Amino acid sequence: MPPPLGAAAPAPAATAPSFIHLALSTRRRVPAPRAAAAASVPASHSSHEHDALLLHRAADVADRSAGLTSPHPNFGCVIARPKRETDSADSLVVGEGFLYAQGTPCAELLAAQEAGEHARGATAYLNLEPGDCYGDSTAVRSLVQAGITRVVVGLRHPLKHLRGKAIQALRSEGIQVDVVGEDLQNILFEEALKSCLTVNAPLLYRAAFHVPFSVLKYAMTADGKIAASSGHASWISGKASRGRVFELRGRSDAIIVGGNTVRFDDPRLTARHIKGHVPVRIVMSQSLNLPEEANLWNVNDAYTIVATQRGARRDFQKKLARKGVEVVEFDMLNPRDVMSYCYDRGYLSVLWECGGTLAASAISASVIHKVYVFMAPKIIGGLNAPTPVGELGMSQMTQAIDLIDHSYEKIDRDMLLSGYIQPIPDLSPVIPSMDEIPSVDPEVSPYETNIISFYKTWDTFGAFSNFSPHPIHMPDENGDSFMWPTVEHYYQAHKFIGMDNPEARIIVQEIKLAKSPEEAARIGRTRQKEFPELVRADWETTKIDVMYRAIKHKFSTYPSLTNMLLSTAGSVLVEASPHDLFWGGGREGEGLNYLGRLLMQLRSEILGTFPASVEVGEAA
Ligand SMILES: NC(=O)C1=CN([C@@H]2O[C@H](COP(=O)(O)OP(=O)(O)OC[C@H]3O[C@@H](n4cnc5c(N)ncnc54)[C@H](OP(=O)(O)O)[C@@H]3O)[C@@H](O)[C@H]2O)C=CC1
Ligand SMILES: Nc1c(N[C@@H]2O[C@H](COP(=O)(O)O)[C@@H](O)[C@H]2O)[nH]c(=O)[nH]c1=O
Repeated sequence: MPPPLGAAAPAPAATAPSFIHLALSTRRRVPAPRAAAAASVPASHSSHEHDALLLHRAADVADRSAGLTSPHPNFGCVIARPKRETDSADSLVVGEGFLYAQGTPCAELLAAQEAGEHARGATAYLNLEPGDCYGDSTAVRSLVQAGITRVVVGLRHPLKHLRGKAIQALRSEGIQVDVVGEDLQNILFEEALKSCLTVNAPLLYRAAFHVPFSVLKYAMTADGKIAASSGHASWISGKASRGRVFELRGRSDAIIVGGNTVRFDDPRLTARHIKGHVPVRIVMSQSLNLPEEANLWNVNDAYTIVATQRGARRDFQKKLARKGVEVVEFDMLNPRDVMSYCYDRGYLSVLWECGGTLAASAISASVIHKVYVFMAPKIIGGLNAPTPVGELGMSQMTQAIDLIDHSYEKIDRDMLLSGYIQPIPDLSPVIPSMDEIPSVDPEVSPYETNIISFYKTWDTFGAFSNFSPHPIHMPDENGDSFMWPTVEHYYQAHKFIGMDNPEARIIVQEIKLAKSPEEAARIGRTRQKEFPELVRADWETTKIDVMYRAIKHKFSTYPSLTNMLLSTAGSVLVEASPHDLFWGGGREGEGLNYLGRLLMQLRSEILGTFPASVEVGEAA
């Protein structure tokens, strides 16, 4: 049985004009075709209260997966049976679940399994409309099959090609669907809606502004310094606060620092006390005047990218590349361009742990959305001691940036102040009517005509990605049929299959058991780097065949995918990975795009215009 309905996350102690309040009052009511809704009676105050509490709980449940695997939206589902007069809110919950990662059982299925027979006639609370994309309707099916009669949705899916689909599917099954702000409009939903927005803030920013959600975090003394005049900064905040920083890192896709921070602190920037997700480390340095040896160059801890000015110290760039550090050149290194690069790379959230110079530059470029300030009860003084934010060009206090929806928390001896610089976008005012939702059709593709890009699984053509949640039955290392959760699992494992070595076999097991394609990729790539001797000798020459076998199997298993592939006939398919120059197309088209080529080859093969045995390299 799930734990009792605990106290909701503490409300902010003081609240500036709340974006949530704004959201509830400005949301547009969407006239949507309704099946069962007509039977609903006007909701009472107490039923609103219950709905709000349980929806809040769904958002809290969704938060359990934050950062475990990235990037994916956080979905939570709470199933509660109908309330009787004497029931307390605690006793209503019969099942709950959250999505661990794309490709793992969805929140709705887990909650329905936990609820069992109690789900009949019950209400399901979802913080976010399920992303029932490319024919995978497990979430909707689970609720329908469980006998759920009402669904309360906190937010519609923010991605346009998914928005409204699952809601429509549920309604067409006769289930009453109440969406907060549309069907449920009451101030009692304010806190619940806020938690739904917060738990997926990175996704909402990404969808609305095409940038990753950026958080600036710093630790300062009570006199507002982030280091002594000497530049020494370890440590300002206490152990408990630094533990919270590890948590923040674990929820982020990337951590950014500037060149000075590397020179002064030699940081590691790992989420070392948190199991699971390992963020990428990014150094922004114009001069590239960085140390030869640094903790960040140890890429076994975590992947490192150095973003620099085009042409800067090419000799040093090569040295970094030899250590496995990726160097990315920019025509004009600045926070905005680095953020669009991160967006292209599919990052949802970025943590800025830089000093005041870069922080000021990032705030001025309007890329920072939220700040976390750890304030320690210490005074260091020093006229030249660095402060958290450098020059912003403001001369009047009236120009100061107001933090909205801010909150305070005591962490041992320190105080944590957090607040938003830019409000979380609420996308509901732009909800399209049902007939505005695009179907999968290259004509409505947001991409350039004749080129269809795909990369992240949530893209319109995201099902072409090897990370898409389409399990394939194929032989394993013993020749036995095995259900590989994704093509990525199959591909990564095959780096080590066929090696007569117990350690290689252990790695294959690890990859087979990986809970998500992200995990499988992480294990495969790091083990390949750490133990090159365990990788099969013919890997470079066989990897294309391995990949082709797997994608061919995937498309033949799922007819909806084949239809989607055929619908792209005449278009060039490009895996828009900005960093994988073998499988992807690269940032500026410099990549070999082998995944795109294989898909085009498969498409031709299905259409009968391409013989099955021709070399892939000749296909594109
Ligand atoms: N207490 C805390 O939370 C923290 C404290 N610190 C402390 O702060 C001090 C360093 O602060 P600071 O000098 O501000 O360092 P930063 O390293 O954060 O930022 C400055 C550096 O960022 C690089 N950079 C790249 N692009 C830009 C851009 N567009 N705008 C600005 N900078 C850019 C440059 O590196 P390059 O010169 O290589 O070209 C520049 O020197 C250290 O003493 C460190 O210990 C640092 C982080 C957090
Ligand atoms: N000094 C200071 C912080 N400094 C930040 O942490 C980085 C060091 O991270 P790591 O090497 O992984 O431990 C450092 O470069 C800077 O970005 N952070 C804090 O929470 N509290 C502190 O007092």
